[in-house]
Amino acid sequence: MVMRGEIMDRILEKVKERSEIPVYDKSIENVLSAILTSEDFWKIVDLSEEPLPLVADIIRVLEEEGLLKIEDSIKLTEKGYEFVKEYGISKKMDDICECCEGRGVSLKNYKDLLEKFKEIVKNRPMPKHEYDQGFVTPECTVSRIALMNSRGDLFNKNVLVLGDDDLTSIALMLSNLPRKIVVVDIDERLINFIKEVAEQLNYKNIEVITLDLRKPLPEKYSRAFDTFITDPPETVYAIKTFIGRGISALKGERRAGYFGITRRESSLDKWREIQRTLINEFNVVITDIIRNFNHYVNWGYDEETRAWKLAPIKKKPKDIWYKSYMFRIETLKDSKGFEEEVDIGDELYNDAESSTT
Ligand SMILES: NCCCCN(CCCN)CCCN
Repeated sequence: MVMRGEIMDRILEKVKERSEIPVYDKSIENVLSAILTSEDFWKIVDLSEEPLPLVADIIRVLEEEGLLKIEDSIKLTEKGYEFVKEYGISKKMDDICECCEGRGVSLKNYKDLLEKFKEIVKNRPMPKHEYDQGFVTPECTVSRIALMNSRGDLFNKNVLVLGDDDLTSIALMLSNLPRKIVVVDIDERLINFIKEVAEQLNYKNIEVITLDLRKPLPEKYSRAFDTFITDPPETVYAIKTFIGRGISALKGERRAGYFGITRRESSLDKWREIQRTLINEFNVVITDIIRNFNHYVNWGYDEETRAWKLAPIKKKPKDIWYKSYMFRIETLKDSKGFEEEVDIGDELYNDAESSTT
């Protein structure tokens, strides 16, 4: 009887020496379960739902322990198969609904919007590493409209988009649902692109402004919106500045906010911190957390990222591997946002768990 507990303990010890990200036996199980399903590093990260840097460290330790080998793919050895059998780990089964891709919204009433959106964004600005950009698929952007509309958060509402490389504001214009749209982004290319589209669509009820969210929003946007949507980097600072600004822009009680949080760049320990900030500091309630709602098109600057340095095999991802969960929050009595200026540099984008920023 292989002393499976002993091997697991040794693996955990070695990973703890390497990584500052919290690691649990479940983390090791998740990675092994993913390897039983895929030999591709990016797919293993996707299936494991552990932060990328931790997955890379776990794979290195499993290789040192002789449980897997890394050649042009990542494969378990005889010893590895023995261990997963002893330990009782099965292959990862991720049965996502073919119809809605797991989002829970149908696009049947948004087909026309989706086609128009795809046409308009054909020559969109490409993702810029400098701003941690990475846009979601058109199906996802339009699913956001269906989701927000289903919650009564769009029709005749003032909608704020904080950062918009996803071009959610364009889908909002095409939907003709909001009363008014305000889009802020740091990237002039996006600002100009969205302005041009508003011109083409002869859409009047939109304001598009360049802003760095490290600074508070202009006074005129304080408590002026019914709904905000943002897709922030996932450092504690970014959560405060992007989501905190959004909440401070909401008119009052029972207004909604939407944002994406990944498992790629946030451990569950960080998830707990984020949820503490939402509940205890911002005093809002979380109404929805939809797993892998947001699918990000591969952004093209892979080789410049920490993820690339950590990847055991230097092969660019083929399929979509980077996804985030969609959070929806609502304000209640005594909810409050974040209005201070933050004087930080790239700590807005980088922490121990981030790797694609
Ligand atoms: N660095 C490439 C992936 C960035 C994803 N983050 C920005 C997305 C903007 N659409 C968001 C991660 C989820 N909060």
